[in-house]
Amino acid sequence: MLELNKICVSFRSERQDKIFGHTRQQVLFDISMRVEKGTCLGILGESGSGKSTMGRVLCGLLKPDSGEVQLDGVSVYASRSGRRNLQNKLSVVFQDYTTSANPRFRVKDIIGEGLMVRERREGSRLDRDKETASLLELVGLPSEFAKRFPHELSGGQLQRVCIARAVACNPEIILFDEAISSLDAHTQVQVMDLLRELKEKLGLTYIFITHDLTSITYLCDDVLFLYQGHVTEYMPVSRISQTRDEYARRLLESIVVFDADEEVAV
Ligand SMILES: Nc1ncnc2c1ncn2[C@@H]1O[C@H](COP(=O)(O)OP(=O)(O)OP(=O)(O)O)[C@@H](O)[C@H]1O
Repeated sequence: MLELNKICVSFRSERQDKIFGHTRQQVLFDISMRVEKGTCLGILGESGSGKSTMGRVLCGLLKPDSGEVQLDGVSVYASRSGRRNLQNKLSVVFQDYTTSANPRFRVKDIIGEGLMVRERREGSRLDRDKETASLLELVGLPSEFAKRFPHELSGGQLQRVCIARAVACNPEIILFDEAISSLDAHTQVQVMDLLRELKEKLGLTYIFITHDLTSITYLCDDVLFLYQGHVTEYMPVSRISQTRDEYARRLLESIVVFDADEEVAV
């Protein structure tokens, strides 16, 4: 289980109106949440609400000003071993698949990055060609793609390769930061179907950061609404239509029609 407890994050402000010291802009305020094993948590918010900052805290890249991140009862930021524990169990898939995949690498080398992490952790060499072929098959791509460069793939195919790289190191948790946002609607659905299938097959836990409510209702068990660095709603997706939070309702109303009884079918 991955847990955030009263996380606060601030950044140094650009407007320096003090000669000594500096002002800070707080972007996350007392964020608490937990992701149970085998579930998918969606983090939803508009641009600048603090989603990616929260993602960076969750994956061990940004130490919060205060509060605690715990993975299976071990504090992530209290010690080096806490961070290593998280790195061993968590993979990340970013939005920008074009820059997160090295353009000079072939697909087998991109997936090889994930396999290398696993080799280092397990202390043994893997049959890289065999592993790459089975990972490509897992994400619905032909094994011949192993020799291709990123520019020889479509956006959806390249994002599948990035998903294969994330899965290659045998993670327990995958964090997706706007991972499907730059794909067209049809490809988004195909990739979401793939993610659902992988989650079942490999028993994975997902954290899915997005500004798109539709993908949350398609994939997630729970949803957390973030507005200007505050959690305004945190509930099971199955009860999303009952939210009383103004921001959540505004987002909901933008994709579904409420009837007189305020019941919605999402
Ligand atoms: N390294 C940083 N230094 C200073 N300010 C930062 C830094 N990273 C983020 N911020 C600020 O924190 C706030 C939240 O940014 P964040 O990237 O977390 O939002 P977001 O919800 O992910 O937005 P988007 O959907 O546009 O990516 C913004 O006001 C941003 O300018």
